[in-house]
Amino acid sequence: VSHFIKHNAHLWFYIRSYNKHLWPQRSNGACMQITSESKTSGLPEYVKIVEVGPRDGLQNEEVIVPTDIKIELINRLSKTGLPAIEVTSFVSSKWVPQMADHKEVMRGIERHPGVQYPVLTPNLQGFNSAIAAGATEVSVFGAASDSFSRVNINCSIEKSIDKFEEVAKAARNMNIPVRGYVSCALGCPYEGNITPAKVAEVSKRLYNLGCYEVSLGDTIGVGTPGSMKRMLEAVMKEIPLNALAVHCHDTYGQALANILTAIQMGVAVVDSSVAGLGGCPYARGATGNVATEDVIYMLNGLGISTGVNLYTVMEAGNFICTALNKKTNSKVAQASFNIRTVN
Ligand SMILES: CC(C)(COP(=O)([O-])OP(=O)([O-])OC[C@H]1O[C@@H](n2cnc3c(N)ncnc32)[C@H](O)[C@@H]1OP(=O)([O-])[O-])[C@@H](O)C(=O)NCCC(=O)NCCSC(=O)C[C@@](C)(O)CC(=O)[O-]
Repeated sequence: VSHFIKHNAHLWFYIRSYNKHLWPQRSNGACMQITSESKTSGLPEYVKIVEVGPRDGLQNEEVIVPTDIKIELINRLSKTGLPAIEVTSFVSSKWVPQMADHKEVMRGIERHPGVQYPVLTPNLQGFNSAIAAGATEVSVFGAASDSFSRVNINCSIEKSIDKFEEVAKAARNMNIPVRGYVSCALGCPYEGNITPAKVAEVSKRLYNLGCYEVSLGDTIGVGTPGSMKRMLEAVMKEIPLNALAVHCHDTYGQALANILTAIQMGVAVVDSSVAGLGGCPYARGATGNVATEDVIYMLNGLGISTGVNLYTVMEAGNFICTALNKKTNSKVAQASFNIRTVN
């Protein structure tokens, strides 16, 4: 991005002027100037973005990303105004070798005040390792599909809840906040359709065992605004709206539409991944998460504040894509770089 600006200053000025309302300037750290549309539309005025690229993104890369690149990515993301960055996962390195350097990453990053750095912990062993490495927030990850649960964490939903209860109890004793995931909320790679009632049931169990927030994962990106609405209607009967997040993958190109549906229903926490990196190693064929850049662009256009600077997220996306020698999955980043090609 810096190279682009240096060599196309006139064009950059034009893009910034044209998209002024979509590229709000940062002032006083995370404070953003936005339009007042959200105040009249019934949409939330602020949406919290949980950046999952360093974990959900990099866990799915075929190459093992060097530890110093991961640390540099997280350090760059920490300077963008993002309120939460999922750092790594304390899972078995035999299962997910991409996350084997969890301790080194956790210890190597610079932590910025006001930024949360959650890590994934499937069981007490993972929780204890995470805490020893300095984690101050953890996430347990369950599923609404028993088959997916068995493939992903090697146990049934029922057994997984027992393990999460152990984590939640240990976390409570140490004042460590616990977030919960429910994978396959809109479909499963092994079972196909998942009923909204099942998603609501598992979500309620995670909430009741102490998760302060439950992130509903469209793990394989098959959802549509219709299925998102039906699923959320069921879950919202069991859990307060302010304890819900959505986590959308973009396999069928529906992620932004699904997120818009969720925020129209009042959900104000959205997971996303810089440059649209990602996937799940146990959901073959699932593409990356929705790109953080694209979510911010949409929210800026809706006049919804995020506190995140789109430009610096694009720079972080450019950094990791260059390191991985791959093209960004962010449409917003692609569009910006394509204008460079035309000239
Ligand atoms: C969950 C386990 C660990 C169970 O693995 P297991 O084999 O059932 O565990 P076990 O208790 O029988 O122990 C077997 C071995 O694993 C070790 N072990 C046991 N626990 C741990 C731990 N926490 N960290 C490190 N090592 C661990 C343990 O020490 C032992 O080592 P050994 O004696 O053979 O050398 C395994 O199945 C695993 O690591 N699975 C990987 C899960 C994963 O990371 N999946 C991807 C993330 S989920 C996701 O991406 C979806 C999400 C969250 O993004 C939302 C969405 O999109 O839907």
